[in-house]
Amino acid sequence: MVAGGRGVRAQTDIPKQYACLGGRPILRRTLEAIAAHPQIDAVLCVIGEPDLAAYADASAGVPKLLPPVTGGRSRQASVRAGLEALAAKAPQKVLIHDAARPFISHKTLTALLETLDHAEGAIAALPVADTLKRQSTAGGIDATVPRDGLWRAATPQGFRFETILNAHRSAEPDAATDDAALLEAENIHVALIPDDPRNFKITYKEDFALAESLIAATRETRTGFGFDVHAFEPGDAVILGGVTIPHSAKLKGHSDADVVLHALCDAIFGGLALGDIGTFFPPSDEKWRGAPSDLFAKAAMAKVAAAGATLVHVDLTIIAEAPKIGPHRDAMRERIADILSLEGDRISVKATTTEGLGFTGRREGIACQAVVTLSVERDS
Ligand SMILES: Nc1ccn([C@@H]2O[C@H](COP(=O)(O)OP(=O)(O)OP(=O)(O)O)[C@@H](O)[C@H]2O)c(=O)n1
Ligand SMILES: C[C@](O)(CO)[C@H](O)COP(=O)(O)O
Repeated sequence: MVAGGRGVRAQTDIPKQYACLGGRPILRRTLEAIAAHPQIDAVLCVIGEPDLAAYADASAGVPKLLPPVTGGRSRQASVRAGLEALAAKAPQKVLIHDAARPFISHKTLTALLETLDHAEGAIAALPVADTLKRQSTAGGIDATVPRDGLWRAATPQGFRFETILNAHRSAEPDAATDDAALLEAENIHVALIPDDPRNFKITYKEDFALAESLIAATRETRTGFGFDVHAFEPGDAVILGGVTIPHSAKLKGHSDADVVLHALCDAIFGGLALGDIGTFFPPSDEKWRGAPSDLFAKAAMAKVAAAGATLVHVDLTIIAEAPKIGPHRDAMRERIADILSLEGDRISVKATTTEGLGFTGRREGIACQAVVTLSVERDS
Protein backbone atom coordinates (compact mmCIF):
# COMPACT_ATOMS: atom_id res chain seq x y z
CA MET A 1 0.00 0.00 0.00
CA VAL A 2 1.53 3.28 -1.08
CA ALA A 3 1.24 6.05 1.49
CA GLY A 4 4.32 8.09 0.75
CA GLY A 5 2.60 11.11 -0.83
CA ARG A 6 2.33 14.57 0.73
CA GLY A 7 -1.30 15.21 -0.27
CA VAL A 8 -0.61 18.68 -1.69
CA ARG A 9 -3.95 18.88 -3.54
CA ALA A 10 -5.93 17.92 -0.43
CA GLN A 11 -4.50 20.95 1.44
CA THR A 12 -4.57 19.17 4.80
CA ASP A 13 -2.20 20.12 7.64
CA ILE A 14 -0.80 16.58 7.66
CA PRO A 15 -0.50 14.22 4.67
CA LYS A 16 -4.11 13.34 3.77
CA GLN A 17 -3.71 9.63 4.53
CA TYR A 18 -3.20 10.48 8.23
CA ALA A 19 -6.25 12.78 8.39
CA CYS A 20 -9.30 11.29 10.06
CA LEU A 21 -12.57 10.19 8.50
CA GLY A 22 -15.30 9.29 10.97
CA GLY A 23 -12.75 9.56 13.78
CA ARG A 24 -10.15 7.19 12.29
CA PRO A 25 -7.11 7.89 10.08
CA ILE A 26 -7.70 7.18 6.38
CA LEU A 27 -4.55 5.04 6.31
CA ARG A 28 -5.92 2.85 9.11
CA ARG A 29 -9.26 2.41 7.34
CA THR A 30 -7.51 1.36 4.13
CA LEU A 31 -5.11 -0.99 5.91
CA GLU A 32 -7.92 -2.64 7.89
CA ALA A 33 -9.99 -3.19 4.75
CA ILE A 34 -7.06 -4.88 3.01
CA ALA A 35 -5.85 -6.91 6.00
CA ALA A 36 -9.37 -8.25 6.59
CA HIS A 37 -9.29 -10.17 3.28
CA PRO A 38 -8.58 -13.84 4.04
CA GLN A 39 -6.51 -14.39 0.86
CA ILE A 40 -4.13 -11.54 1.66
CA ASP A 41 -1.19 -12.90 3.67
CA ALA A 42 0.84 -9.78 4.37
CA VAL A 43 0.55 -6.02 3.96
CA LEU A 44 3.54 -3.77 3.36
CA CYS A 45 3.14 -0.03 3.63
CA VAL A 46 5.35 2.48 1.82
CA ILE A 47 5.48 5.68 3.81
CA GLY A 48 7.07 9.13 3.70
CA GLU A 49 10.30 9.54 5.65
CA PRO A 50 8.85 12.16 8.06
CA ASP A 51 5.76 10.05 8.77
CA LEU A 52 7.17 7.19 10.85
CA ALA A 53 5.52 8.29 14.12
CA ALA A 54 2.19 9.10 12.43
CA TYR A 55 2.29 5.70 10.73
CA ALA A 56 3.06 3.86 13.99
CA ASP A 57 0.07 5.57 15.63
CA ALA A 58 -2.33 5.07 12.76
CA SER A 59 -1.45 1.44 12.10
CA ALA A 60 -1.11 0.16 15.69
CA GLY A 61 -2.73 -3.25 16.07
CA VAL A 62 -3.56 -3.79 12.38
CA PRO A 63 -2.88 -7.48 11.61
CA LYS A 64 -0.59 -8.90 8.88
CA LEU A 65 1.64 -5.79 8.70
CA LEU A 66 5.26 -6.06 7.57
CA PRO A 67 7.67 -3.32 8.70
CA PRO A 68 7.09 -0.19 6.59
CA VAL A 69 9.57 1.03 3.99
CA THR A 70 10.37 4.56 2.90
CA GLY A 71 8.94 5.75 -0.43
CA GLY A 72 10.31 8.00 -3.13
CA ARG A 73 9.57 11.36 -4.72
CA SER A 74 6.85 10.01 -7.06
CA ARG A 75 4.19 7.33 -6.70
CA GLN A 76 6.11 5.18 -9.15
CA ALA A 77 9.26 5.44 -7.01
CA SER A 78 7.27 4.53 -3.90
CA VAL A 79 5.75 1.46 -5.57
CA ARG A 80 9.21 0.39 -6.69
CA ALA A 81 10.52 0.71 -3.12
CA GLY A 82 7.68 -1.48 -1.89
CA LEU A 83 8.25 -4.13 -4.55
CA GLU A 84 11.99 -4.22 -3.86
CA ALA A 85 11.26 -4.73 -0.16
CA LEU A 86 9.09 -7.74 -1.05
CA ALA A 87 11.55 -9.25 -3.53
CA ALA A 88 13.22 -11.51 -0.98
CA LYS A 89 9.82 -12.99 -0.11
CA ALA A 90 9.10 -13.59 -3.81
CA PRO A 91 5.31 -13.76 -3.54
CA GLN A 92 3.40 -15.06 -6.58
CA LYS A 93 0.88 -12.22 -6.66
CA VAL A 94 0.94 -8.64 -5.44
CA LEU A 95 -1.83 -6.05 -5.19
CA ILE A 96 -0.73 -2.39 -5.24
CA HIS A 97 -3.17 0.00 -3.58
CA ASP A 98 -3.33 3.73 -2.78
CA ALA A 99 -3.67 4.55 0.92
CA ALA A 100 -5.91 7.39 -0.28
CA ARG A 101 -8.64 4.91 -1.35
CA PRO A 102 -10.16 3.73 1.93
CA PHE A 103 -13.38 2.38 0.37
CA ILE A 104 -11.82 -0.63 -1.31
CA SER A 105 -14.30 -3.52 -1.34
CA HIS A 106 -13.79 -7.16 -0.42
CA LYS A 107 -15.46 -8.10 -3.73
CA THR A 108 -12.93 -6.18 -5.85
CA LEU A 109 -10.00 -7.67 -3.94
CA THR A 110 -11.38 -11.18 -4.52
CA ALA A 111 -12.03 -10.54 -8.22
CA LEU A 112 -8.48 -9.23 -8.74
CA LEU A 113 -6.85 -12.16 -6.95
CA GLU A 114 -8.94 -14.68 -8.91
CA THR A 115 -8.09 -13.01 -12.22
CA LEU A 116 -4.38 -13.22 -11.38
CA ASP A 117 -4.68 -17.03 -11.47
CA HIS A 118 -4.70 -16.73 -15.28
CA ALA A 119 -3.51 -13.16 -16.07
CA GLU A 120 -0.27 -11.20 -15.63
CA GLY A 121 -2.14 -8.15 -14.47
CA ALA A 122 -5.61 -6.91 -13.53
CA ILE A 123 -6.75 -3.51 -12.30
CA ALA A 124 -9.84 -2.12 -10.61
CA ALA A 125 -11.47 0.38 -12.98
CA LEU A 126 -14.78 1.97 -13.96
CA PRO A 127 -16.15 2.41 -17.48
CA VAL A 128 -16.55 6.10 -18.29
CA ALA A 129 -20.24 6.95 -17.95
CA ASP A 130 -20.21 10.61 -19.01
CA THR A 131 -19.82 12.32 -22.36
CA LEU A 132 -16.22 13.45 -22.65
CA LYS A 133 -15.14 16.90 -23.83
CA ARG A 134 -11.69 18.12 -24.75
CA GLN A 135 -11.04 21.70 -23.68
CA SER A 136 -9.70 24.16 -26.23
CA THR A 137 -6.82 26.50 -25.47
CA ALA A 138 -9.40 29.30 -25.20
CA GLY A 139 -11.08 27.41 -22.35
CA GLY A 140 -14.21 26.34 -24.26
CA ILE A 141 -14.96 22.98 -25.83
CA ASP A 142 -12.73 21.86 -28.62
CA ALA A 143 -14.29 18.46 -29.29
CA THR A 144 -16.40 15.60 -27.95
CA VAL A 145 -14.18 12.58 -27.36
CA PRO A 146 -15.71 9.15 -28.04
CA ARG A 147 -15.94 7.35 -24.73
CA ASP A 148 -16.34 3.83 -26.13
CA GLY A 149 -13.83 1.55 -24.50
CA LEU A 150 -12.62 4.21 -22.04
CA TRP A 151 -12.23 3.27 -18.38
CA ARG A 152 -11.06 5.22 -15.34
CA ALA A 153 -8.17 3.36 -13.69
CA ALA A 154 -8.30 2.93 -9.93
CA THR A 155 -6.39 0.75 -7.49
CA PRO A 156 -5.84 -1.98 -6.36
CA GLN A 157 -3.82 -3.00 -9.35
CA GLY A 158 -2.79 -6.66 -9.17
CA PHE A 159 0.09 -8.42 -10.89
CA ARG A 160 2.18 -11.54 -11.00
CA PHE A 161 4.98 -10.34 -8.75
CA GLU A 162 7.99 -11.02 -10.99
CA THR A 163 6.29 -9.35 -13.96
CA ILE A 164 5.57 -6.05 -12.20
CA LEU A 165 8.91 -5.99 -10.36
CA ASN A 166 10.76 -6.38 -13.67
CA ALA A 167 8.57 -3.73 -15.33
CA HIS A 168 9.36 -1.25 -12.53
CA ARG A 169 13.07 -2.10 -12.66
CA SER A 170 13.27 -1.39 -16.37
CA ALA A 171 10.98 1.69 -16.44
CA GLU A 172 12.22 5.28 -16.74
CA PRO A 173 11.63 7.31 -13.56
CA ASP A 174 8.18 8.98 -13.54
CA ALA A 175 7.18 7.07 -16.67
CA ALA A 176 3.61 6.44 -15.52
CA THR A 177 0.95 7.53 -13.06
CA ASP A 178 -0.20 3.95 -12.47
CA ASP A 179 1.43 0.51 -12.52
CA ALA A 180 -0.60 -1.06 -15.33
CA ALA A 181 0.88 1.51 -17.73
CA LEU A 182 4.31 -0.11 -17.30
CA LEU A 183 2.93 -3.46 -18.52
CA GLU A 184 0.93 -1.80 -21.31
CA ALA A 185 4.22 -0.34 -22.56
CA GLU A 186 5.53 -3.91 -22.90
CA ASN A 187 2.32 -5.10 -24.60
CA ILE A 188 1.46 -7.35 -21.69
CA HIS A 189 -2.28 -7.97 -21.34
CA VAL A 190 -3.85 -6.35 -18.26
CA ALA A 191 -7.48 -7.18 -17.40
CA LEU A 192 -10.03 -4.53 -16.38
CA ILE A 193 -12.09 -5.49 -13.32
CA PRO A 194 -15.27 -3.42 -12.82
CA ASP A 195 -14.88 -1.70 -9.46
CA ASP A 196 -17.27 -0.35 -6.85
CA PRO A 197 -17.80 3.38 -7.63
CA ARG A 198 -17.33 4.17 -3.94
CA ASN A 199 -13.63 3.27 -4.22
CA PHE A 200 -12.67 6.81 -5.20
CA LYS A 201 -9.33 8.42 -4.40
CA ILE A 202 -9.35 11.20 -1.83
CA THR A 203 -7.45 13.81 -3.80
CA TYR A 204 -8.97 17.26 -3.23
CA LYS A 205 -10.16 19.06 -0.10
CA GLU A 206 -13.78 18.67 -1.26
CA ASP A 207 -13.41 14.86 -1.37
CA PHE A 208 -13.45 14.69 2.42
CA ALA A 209 -17.13 15.70 2.61
CA LEU A 210 -18.10 12.94 0.17
CA ALA A 211 -15.99 10.41 2.08
CA GLU A 212 -17.59 11.46 5.38
CA SER A 213 -21.06 11.00 3.89
CA LEU A 214 -20.15 7.49 2.71
CA ILE A 215 -18.94 6.66 6.20
CA ALA A 216 -22.02 8.21 7.81
CA ALA A 217 -24.14 5.79 5.80
CA THR A 218 -22.34 2.92 7.52
CA ARG A 219 -22.82 4.28 11.04
CA GLU A 220 -25.60 4.21 13.58
CA THR A 221 -26.34 6.33 16.63
CA ARG A 222 -26.52 4.53 19.96
CA THR A 223 -27.57 5.66 23.41
CA GLY A 224 -25.89 4.32 26.54
CA PHE A 225 -27.34 4.70 30.04
CA GLY A 226 -25.50 4.42 33.35
CA PHE A 227 -26.61 4.70 36.96
CA ASP A 228 -24.56 4.54 40.16
CA VAL A 229 -24.96 5.16 43.89
CA HIS A 230 -22.41 5.58 46.67
CA ALA A 231 -23.18 5.94 50.37
CA PHE A 232 -21.58 8.55 52.63
CA GLU A 233 -19.10 7.67 55.37
CA PRO A 234 -17.12 9.92 57.71
CA GLY A 235 -14.75 12.22 55.83
CA ASP A 236 -14.27 15.77 54.62
CA ALA A 237 -14.60 15.76 50.80
CA VAL A 238 -16.28 13.97 47.90
CA ILE A 239 -14.84 13.43 44.42
CA LEU A 240 -17.41 14.07 41.69
CA GLY A 241 -16.55 14.12 37.99
CA GLY A 242 -12.86 14.09 38.90
CA VAL A 243 -13.20 17.24 41.07
CA THR A 244 -12.62 17.21 44.83
CA ILE A 245 -15.39 19.07 46.66
CA PRO A 246 -15.09 19.81 50.39
CA HIS A 247 -18.01 18.25 52.30
CA SER A 248 -18.99 17.00 55.76
CA ALA A 249 -18.67 13.37 54.58
CA LYS A 250 -16.92 11.32 51.92
CA LEU A 251 -18.31 8.70 49.57
CA LYS A 252 -17.65 5.08 50.42
CA GLY A 253 -16.22 2.80 47.73
CA HIS A 254 -13.49 0.42 46.63
CA SER A 255 -11.95 3.08 44.36
CA ASP A 256 -12.19 6.85 44.90
CA ALA A 257 -16.02 6.40 44.79
CA ASP A 258 -16.51 9.00 42.05
CA VAL A 259 -20.15 8.21 41.44
CA VAL A 260 -20.29 10.55 38.42
CA LEU A 261 -17.43 8.94 36.50
CA HIS A 262 -18.72 5.47 37.41
CA ALA A 263 -22.17 6.22 35.96
CA LEU A 264 -20.46 7.71 32.91
CA CYS A 265 -18.32 4.57 32.39
CA ASP A 266 -21.41 2.37 32.64
CA ALA A 267 -23.17 4.49 30.04
CA ILE A 268 -20.21 4.20 27.65
CA PHE A 269 -19.86 0.44 28.18
CA GLY A 270 -23.64 0.12 27.79
CA GLY A 271 -23.62 2.02 24.48
CA LEU A 272 -20.91 -0.32 23.21
CA ALA A 273 -22.81 -3.34 24.65
CA LEU A 274 -19.64 -4.40 26.48
CA GLY A 275 -21.03 -4.92 29.99
CA ASP A 276 -20.39 -2.51 32.84
CA ILE A 277 -17.57 -1.02 34.88
CA GLY A 278 -17.41 -4.15 37.06
CA THR A 279 -16.71 -6.26 33.97
CA PHE A 280 -13.42 -4.46 33.46
CA PHE A 281 -12.57 -3.28 36.98
CA PRO A 282 -14.04 -5.81 39.46
CA PRO A 283 -14.38 -4.48 43.05
CA SER A 284 -12.87 -7.81 44.15
CA ASP A 285 -9.54 -6.78 42.54
CA GLU A 286 -7.20 -5.15 45.10
CA LYS A 287 -5.49 -3.32 42.25
CA TRP A 288 -8.36 -0.84 42.06
CA ARG A 289 -8.46 -0.03 45.80
CA GLY A 290 -8.46 3.78 46.07
CA ALA A 291 -7.90 4.09 42.31
CA PRO A 292 -8.71 7.48 40.72
CA SER A 293 -11.75 6.92 38.52
CA ASP A 294 -10.35 8.89 35.59
CA LEU A 295 -8.40 5.66 34.92
CA PHE A 296 -11.69 3.85 34.37
CA ALA A 297 -13.11 6.61 32.18
CA LYS A 298 -9.96 6.68 30.03
CA ALA A 299 -10.16 2.89 29.65
CA ALA A 300 -13.79 3.22 28.56
CA MET A 301 -12.68 5.77 25.94
CA ALA A 302 -10.02 3.33 24.71
CA LYS A 303 -12.85 0.85 24.10
CA VAL A 304 -14.73 3.55 22.16
CA ALA A 305 -11.69 4.06 19.94
CA ALA A 306 -11.10 0.32 19.51
CA ALA A 307 -14.68 -0.11 18.31
CA GLY A 308 -14.18 2.66 15.73
CA ALA A 309 -16.89 4.58 17.60
CA THR A 310 -17.10 8.28 18.48
CA LEU A 311 -18.48 9.71 21.71
CA VAL A 312 -20.79 12.50 20.62
CA HIS A 313 -22.43 13.76 23.80
CA VAL A 314 -22.59 13.17 27.56
CA ASP A 315 -25.49 14.17 29.81
CA LEU A 316 -24.98 13.70 33.56
CA THR A 317 -27.54 14.17 36.32
CA ILE A 318 -26.23 14.18 39.88
CA ILE A 319 -28.87 13.46 42.52
CA ALA A 320 -27.79 14.90 45.85
CA GLU A 321 -29.17 17.05 48.66
CA ALA A 322 -25.59 18.23 49.39
CA PRO A 323 -22.98 19.35 48.55
CA LYS A 324 -24.30 22.02 46.19
CA ILE A 325 -23.17 21.13 42.67
CA GLY A 326 -23.74 24.52 40.94
CA PRO A 327 -20.49 26.18 42.09
CA HIS A 328 -18.47 23.17 40.82
CA ARG A 329 -20.34 22.48 37.58
CA ASP A 330 -17.88 24.26 35.27
CA ALA A 331 -14.85 22.66 36.91
CA MET A 332 -16.49 19.24 36.49
CA ARG A 333 -17.28 19.85 32.83
CA GLU A 334 -13.71 20.95 32.20
CA ARG A 335 -12.23 17.98 34.05
CA ILE A 336 -14.49 15.47 32.28
CA ALA A 337 -13.71 17.07 28.92
CA ASP A 338 -10.04 16.65 29.72
CA ILE A 339 -10.42 13.01 30.80
CA LEU A 340 -12.49 12.07 27.74
CA SER A 341 -10.58 14.31 25.28
CA LEU A 342 -13.96 15.70 24.24
CA GLU A 343 -15.01 19.31 23.67
CA GLY A 344 -16.58 20.87 26.75
CA ASP A 345 -19.73 21.85 24.86
CA ARG A 346 -20.50 18.16 24.36
CA ILE A 347 -20.67 17.60 28.13
CA SER A 348 -23.67 18.48 30.25
CA VAL A 349 -23.60 18.33 34.06
CA LYS A 350 -26.93 18.80 35.82
CA ALA A 351 -27.95 18.33 39.43
CA THR A 352 -31.17 17.83 41.32
CA THR A 353 -32.40 16.99 44.79
CA THR A 354 -35.19 14.52 45.54
CA GLU A 355 -37.00 17.08 47.71
CA GLY A 356 -35.92 15.38 50.91
CA LEU A 357 -37.34 12.02 49.80
CA GLY A 358 -35.55 8.68 49.67
CA PHE A 359 -31.91 7.88 50.51
CA THR A 360 -30.52 10.92 48.72
CA GLY A 361 -33.12 13.09 50.46
CA ARG A 362 -32.03 11.67 53.83
CA ARG A 363 -28.42 12.60 52.87
CA GLU A 364 -27.29 8.98 53.04
CA GLY A 365 -25.46 9.10 49.73
CA ILE A 366 -25.28 10.46 46.17
CA ALA A 367 -26.68 8.94 42.96
CA CYS A 368 -25.82 9.82 39.39
CA GLN A 369 -27.42 9.07 36.04
CA ALA A 370 -25.46 9.28 32.79
CA VAL A 371 -26.71 9.22 29.23
CA VAL A 372 -24.20 9.12 26.37
CA THR A 373 -24.66 9.29 22.61
CA LEU A 374 -22.25 7.26 20.51
CA SER A 375 -21.75 7.05 16.77
CA VAL A 376 -20.84 3.44 16.04
CA GLU A 377 -19.99 1.52 12.87
CA ARG A 378 -22.88 -0.78 12.07
CA ASP A 379 -20.87 -3.99 12.10
CA SER A 380 -18.82 -3.30 15.23
N1 LIG B 1 5.75 10.02 -3.73
C1 LIG B 1 4.57 9.41 -3.56
C2 LIG B 1 3.38 9.97 -4.09
C3 LIG B 1 2.19 9.33 -3.84
N2 LIG B 1 2.16 8.19 -3.11
C4 LIG B 1 0.90 7.55 -2.80
O1 LIG B 1 0.19 7.25 -3.96
C5 LIG B 1 -1.22 7.33 -3.75
C6 LIG B 1 -1.92 8.12 -4.83
O2 LIG B 1 -1.30 9.38 -4.96
P1 LIG B 1 -1.99 10.81 -4.82
O3 LIG B 1 -3.41 10.72 -4.56
O4 LIG B 1 -1.51 11.61 -5.96
O5 LIG B 1 -1.33 11.30 -3.44
P2 LIG B 1 -0.34 12.49 -3.14
O6 LIG B 1 0.89 12.38 -3.99
O7 LIG B 1 -0.13 12.49 -1.68
O8 LIG B 1 -1.22 13.75 -3.57
P3 LIG B 1 -0.76 15.13 -4.22
O9 LIG B 1 -0.33 14.82 -5.63
O10 LIG B 1 -1.97 15.96 -4.15
O11 LIG B 1 0.38 15.66 -3.37
C7 LIG B 1 -1.40 7.94 -2.36
O12 LIG B 1 -1.85 6.96 -1.44
C8 LIG B 1 -0.05 8.47 -2.04
O13 LIG B 1 0.27 8.49 -0.63
C9 LIG B 1 3.35 7.64 -2.63
O14 LIG B 1 3.33 6.61 -1.97
N3 LIG B 1 4.54 8.28 -2.86
C1 LIG C 1 -2.81 5.14 -9.39
C2 LIG C 1 -4.03 6.00 -9.53
O1 LIG C 1 -4.70 6.11 -8.32
C3 LIG C 1 -4.99 5.34 -10.51
O2 LIG C 1 -6.10 6.16 -10.69
C4 LIG C 1 -3.68 7.38 -10.07
O3 LIG C 1 -3.13 7.25 -11.34
C5 LIG C 1 -2.78 8.18 -9.18
O4 LIG C 1 -2.59 9.40 -9.85
P1 LIG C 1 -2.30 10.79 -9.17
O5 LIG C 1 -2.18 11.77 -10.27
O6 LIG C 1 -1.03 10.61 -8.43
O7 LIG C 1 -3.44 11.11 -8.28
